[in-house]
Amino acid sequence: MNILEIKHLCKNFGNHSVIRGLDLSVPEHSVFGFVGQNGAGKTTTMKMILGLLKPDSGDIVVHGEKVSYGERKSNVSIGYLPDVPEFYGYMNPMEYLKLCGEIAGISNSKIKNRSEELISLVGLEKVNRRISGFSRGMKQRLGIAQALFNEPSLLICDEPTSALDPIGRKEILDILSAIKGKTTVIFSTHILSDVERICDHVALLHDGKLALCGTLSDIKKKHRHNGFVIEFAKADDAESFMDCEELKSPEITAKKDKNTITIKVLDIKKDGQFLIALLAKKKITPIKFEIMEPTLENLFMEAIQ
Ligand SMILES: Nc1ncnc2c1ncn2[C@@H]1O[C@H](COP(=O)(O)OP(=O)(O)OP(=O)(O)O)[C@@H](O)[C@H]1O
Repeated sequence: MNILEIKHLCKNFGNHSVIRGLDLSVPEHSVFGFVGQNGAGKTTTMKMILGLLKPDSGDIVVHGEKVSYGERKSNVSIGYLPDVPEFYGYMNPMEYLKLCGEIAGISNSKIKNRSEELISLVGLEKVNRRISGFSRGMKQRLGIAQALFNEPSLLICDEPTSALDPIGRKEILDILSAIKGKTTVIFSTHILSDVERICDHVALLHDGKLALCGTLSDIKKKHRHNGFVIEFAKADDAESFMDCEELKSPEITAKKDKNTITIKVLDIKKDGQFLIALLAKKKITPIKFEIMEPTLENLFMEAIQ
């Protein structure tokens, strides 16, 4: 089942057309990476999903509920972490979550249980100081706890890791991975390695539409180049293999970089067998022989060119 369905969404700011017929489906319990260049319209899309910005046309349905601008009905199932979450700095994390629970009309006993559970999930249980003294990473973690307070079925995070160091990023990514059994997670980011680390689905927003969308593994499989990466223990072995007359064929393009040779071929099966047989014939044993995997970065560069 899809927790979010967007159909033919359009949004202009004056005569600047930002979203131009966006179609997007997000399956339940996925960790969905929403990627795009600066100004691609990621935040604009997220605000329309939240009903905080009015689309010019198109439909958005969250958990079966049609989103209407300014209405709260579809938001009860969404938790939102903005790119720069704001807090009352004089409060400590438990006081802040208590305030959030009270505003949401939750009973005191439930507020206490839920706060303790969430503070522990985001690793702030031993922190009893004011939020004003928090690092950016700690604020993001508290922001996630707040966004999860109402047990949303969809959590939307706007660039949750962008301003963080590698340790802070890892902490946030670990939390987002840990909750995926209970909550679908959509997060926007520029950091493609974060997408590769925790996302099972990814969408690339470009020119107001999706330039690429699907499961990470399907996208990589579909765009896999016909080629091999062969790594040798010694540069001499790479050199000898590169010099083989048999490689000088119009069907094969070989490139050497230190101990590694990348070889593009026409027929992955036939040419793969040929290369393995050639290695055996030359009595050269590689330490790695694998099909070339495209990186997300390469795929995205290709898609937006
Ligand atoms: N309220 C607004 N009025 C006019 N233009 C706007 C408004 N909000 C956003 N824009 C423009 O719409 C475009 C998309 O902005 P948006 O913030 O959605 O992009 P983004 O993909 O989230 O970018 P970034 O990764 O830099 O945060 C930008 O050109 C931005 O200047």
